[in-house]
Amino acid sequence: METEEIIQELGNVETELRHVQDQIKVLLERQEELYDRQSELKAVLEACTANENPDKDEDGPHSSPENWSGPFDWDSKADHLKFHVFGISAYRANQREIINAVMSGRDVLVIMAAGGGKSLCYQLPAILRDGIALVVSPLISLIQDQVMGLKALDIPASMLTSTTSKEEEKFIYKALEKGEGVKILYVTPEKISKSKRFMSKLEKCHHGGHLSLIAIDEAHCCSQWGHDFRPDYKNLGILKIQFPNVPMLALTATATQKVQYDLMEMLHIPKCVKFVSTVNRPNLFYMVREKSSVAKVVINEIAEFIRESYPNNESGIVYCFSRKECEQVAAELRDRGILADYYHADMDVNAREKVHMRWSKNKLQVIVGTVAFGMGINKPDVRFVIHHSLSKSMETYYQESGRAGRDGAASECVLFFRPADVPRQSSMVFYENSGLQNLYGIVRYCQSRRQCRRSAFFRHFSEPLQDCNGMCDNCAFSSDITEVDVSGYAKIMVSLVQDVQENDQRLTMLQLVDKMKNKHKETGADLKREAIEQLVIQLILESVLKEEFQHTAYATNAYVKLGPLAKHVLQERKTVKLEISNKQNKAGYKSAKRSLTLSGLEFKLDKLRKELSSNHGGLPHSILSAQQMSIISAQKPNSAEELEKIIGKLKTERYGSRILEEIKKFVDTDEPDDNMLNDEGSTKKPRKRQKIKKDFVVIESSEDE
Ligand SMILES: Nc1ncnc2c1ncn2[C@@H]1O[C@H](COP(=O)(O)OP(=O)(O)OP(=O)(O)O)[C@@H](O)[C@H]1O
Repeated sequence: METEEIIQELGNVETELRHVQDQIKVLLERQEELYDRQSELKAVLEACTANENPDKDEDGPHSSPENWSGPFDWDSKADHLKFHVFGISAYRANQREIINAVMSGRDVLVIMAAGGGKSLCYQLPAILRDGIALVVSPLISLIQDQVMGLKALDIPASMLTSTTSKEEEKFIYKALEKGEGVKILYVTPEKISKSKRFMSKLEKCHHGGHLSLIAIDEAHCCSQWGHDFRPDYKNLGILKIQFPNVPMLALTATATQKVQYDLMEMLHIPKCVKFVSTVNRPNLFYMVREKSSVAKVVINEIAEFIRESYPNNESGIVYCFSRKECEQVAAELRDRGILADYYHADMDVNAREKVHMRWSKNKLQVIVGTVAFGMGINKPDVRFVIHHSLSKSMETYYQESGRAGRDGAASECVLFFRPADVPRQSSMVFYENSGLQNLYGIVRYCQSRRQCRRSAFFRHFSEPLQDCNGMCDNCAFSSDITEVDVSGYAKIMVSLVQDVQENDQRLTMLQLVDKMKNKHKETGADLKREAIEQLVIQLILESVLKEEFQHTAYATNAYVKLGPLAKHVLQERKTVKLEISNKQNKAGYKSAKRSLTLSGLEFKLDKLRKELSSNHGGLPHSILSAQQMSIISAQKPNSAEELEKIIGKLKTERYGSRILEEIKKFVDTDEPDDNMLNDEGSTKKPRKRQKIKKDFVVIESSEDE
């Protein structure tokens, strides 16, 4: 064989090999997707079969075929505690069943949305059962809040963390030995994995029959597939091995099927009873806003949004990508008259704590934070969560945005999306397990201008679809979107990348956009810069292009290369479409916001009517706060306009005397629930309702002055 021939054949073989490798990559990605879907479908099928044959699969994993609603021996004691100690009149969805399963000695997996009431599920059985309950929680601040809350209810709770004094530690160790003095003990996961002394005391406690239950809060931290993996959580499996007969609860707000299987395996609770509540947060309005390439414009829009929609110092969070960006955005918001401060991991603990406290006490309207401002935020009345930059996955976005509206009142979640933010995130996450796949999930969410935002969450968490009720931008106003065939532009773009690649060069996304823009000048084509950026992302999402990463001494850079399906576009075997908005200007947004408000109000009114007709005077749980509901119900609105007026008034005259009269009327005429009877048979109002009355008195007297 001639050398030339060899070289030619080698070239051909290498080209074909590359082609095969590309195909393998596509197939592997598809295999991964299919595995995910397979496990989801298996779980759904299992749940369906369990529902159809409740007697089958008695103690099988992942389902709750038993009737956990009761009756059980402890019912009246539990009801008494619920009302007299926790001040709660009625259980929320799944709480009673979870408590009963734990009381029956079963391991339990609880998946319940933020603010759903997970704590009660282990705190109440902890008091009902003899001995001491161990609660593992990831953050000291979270633990401190919980212990403080329990002590306020006269429940003997303690914590053992790096901040615990020697004296307190001694007291706790004694309590563990004797099985008395403490009912609920909170520890960080590090205590389990690093303190032999603690583990031996716990062993003694168990040996004496005093370990009542084990609760693992934020259990998704166990799984590497979860959005917040913590290495120390990996070691918690030891607890079930050491104390197999002690019921264990694993609690989290979100876990995909994969994460659920993973954490059941890691915690050694394969036969656990699983309670999954919906991920739907009907009170949250989800919206994606086009992010300008000019930083000042973005800040102006955020500031305007806060000033216009939340002029009464209503609390909010702005999430940013980096620490530096947090500081800049906070300063810029302050310049625009908004009470904002920043929070990130570079600050010392005291400074962080100070900012958190000021915000919790409403002395600060907005916290501008990185993801470090995360778990442990218990503020119930956060009215808006704005993402200045993209989250790294659907799951993190669900968690971060979910910090809004824990009190059930209407709140907004706004994500500012710009395709150019994608490579910033991708170069951070590409080394994580499924990092890119997860990132592209949230990018798809942002890129879509038609699909209901809520349905994207349902799909992600493998939950049946529910009605959005117009509570996302795409459902409220997606009529100005047209789908455009951009296959021709896609072909030009792919050829540009191919040319560069053949010359052994590299292109960043922005360089590619510039090249495309220049090409446009030559050909007279008229795709706007924003649309070109959108096209690059679309091609990455469709595997026509792909991102590749290169490390330098200072950073990791993301480059755009040909993807497995590039040839299909070049050979015109693949159509590429873009959803293009006809109204990208501000006027468009303003009118959109108006229709958003109206559609939101129609929805609220409808929900309100339903709740009023089914609540018989009790405090309704609604997208509006209980207090707002009582005021509105007293005024009997009959149209969206009337409702709008009342809500408008609530904003301006929140503490006006007429509204106070309405609150008073509501509180005074309220009928006690049946289960509000105390031991002596007399009636007692639950704490919540008393609190409203107390607020009322305080406000009334201050108005009198
Ligand atoms: N059945 C109930 N009725 C009324 N209020 C309740 C009920 N259960 C819990 N709550 C209250 O709801 C609020 C949220 O509860 P909790 O902190 O347990 O939520 P969570 O599910 O742990 O949320 P997160 O995941 O955000 O921490 C608390 O103020 C709690 O007192």
